Amino acid sequence: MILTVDIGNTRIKGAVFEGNTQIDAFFFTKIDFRKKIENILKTHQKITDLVVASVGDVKKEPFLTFKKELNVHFISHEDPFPFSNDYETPLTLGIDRMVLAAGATFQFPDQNRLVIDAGTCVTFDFIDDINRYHGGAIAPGLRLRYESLHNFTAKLPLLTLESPKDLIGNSTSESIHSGVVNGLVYEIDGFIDEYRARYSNFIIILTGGDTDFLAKRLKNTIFANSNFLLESLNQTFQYKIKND
Ligand SMILES: Nc1ncnc2c1ncn2[C@@H]1O[C@H](COP(=O)(O)OP(=O)(O)O)[C@@H](O)[C@H]1O
Ligand SMILES: CC(C)(COP(=O)(O)O)[C@@H](O)C(=O)NCCC(=O)O
Ligand SMILES: [K+]
Repeated sequence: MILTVDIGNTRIKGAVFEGNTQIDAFFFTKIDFRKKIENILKTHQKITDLVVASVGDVKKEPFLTFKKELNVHFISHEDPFPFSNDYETPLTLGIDRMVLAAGATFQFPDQNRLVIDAGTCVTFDFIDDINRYHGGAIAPGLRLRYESLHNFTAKLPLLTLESPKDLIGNSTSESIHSGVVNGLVYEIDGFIDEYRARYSNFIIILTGGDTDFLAKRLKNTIFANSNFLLESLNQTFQYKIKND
């Protein structure tokens, strides 16, 4: 049994896998994750490996204290990945994006694939049908857009995510909701349309904390799976065991 942990810039997520089957899932905070992992290990005593992918600013040390009970692995650029990498700066490529590209390759082999991860940032990652990773885009995520409008202006309030009532916002709040939500939805659909102009055929996977909110608003057909990163992390680890 494997405990996978994904440390993003907003949240820490975890899941327990037996083979390819997910049997439990958790959210952690930076403060409580050590205690929570201890409890998970008590509940699932067959866990042998702790597999971490991190782009957040969480220290490694608290995880390493589990080395007595478990094999602890931090997925890194040195691990084997099932694609060749055309990124000009492969060492600065987010490990979460590499894991997503790996998951897309395992779950949708031999196709052009676009992975969109709507988390703190919205990342786009493109892998072609001969398993070459090209790169993509990094844009601000939904919450980041609300926070930026507030933080970099004098007059705009900090709002929480809400569905805009209309395209045309008729108040400050409605203008912000339209700008943030409609703006991101049009942006994602626009990106997809531009990819389609270059590649006639590709599948699209949408993941991240804002998956469900965004999926129903996009005009394009996508595979929506908010758990895609943790599933991909489990598969990346299994690939590592086979290929190391
Ligand atoms: N409980 C929550 N706390 C914070 N953000 C949340 C929560 N639930 C959904 N979200 C949404 O998820 C996004 C962050 O997604 P997530 O995948 O957790 O990010 P990251 O992987 O970068 O940590 C935010 O834009 C926010 O709108
Ligand atoms: C772009 C990211 C900040 C996204 O992080 P997230 O939204 O998942 O928290 C992360 O993938 C990262 O730090 N990337 C490094 C730069 C790059 O991928 O080129
Ligand atoms: K992301």
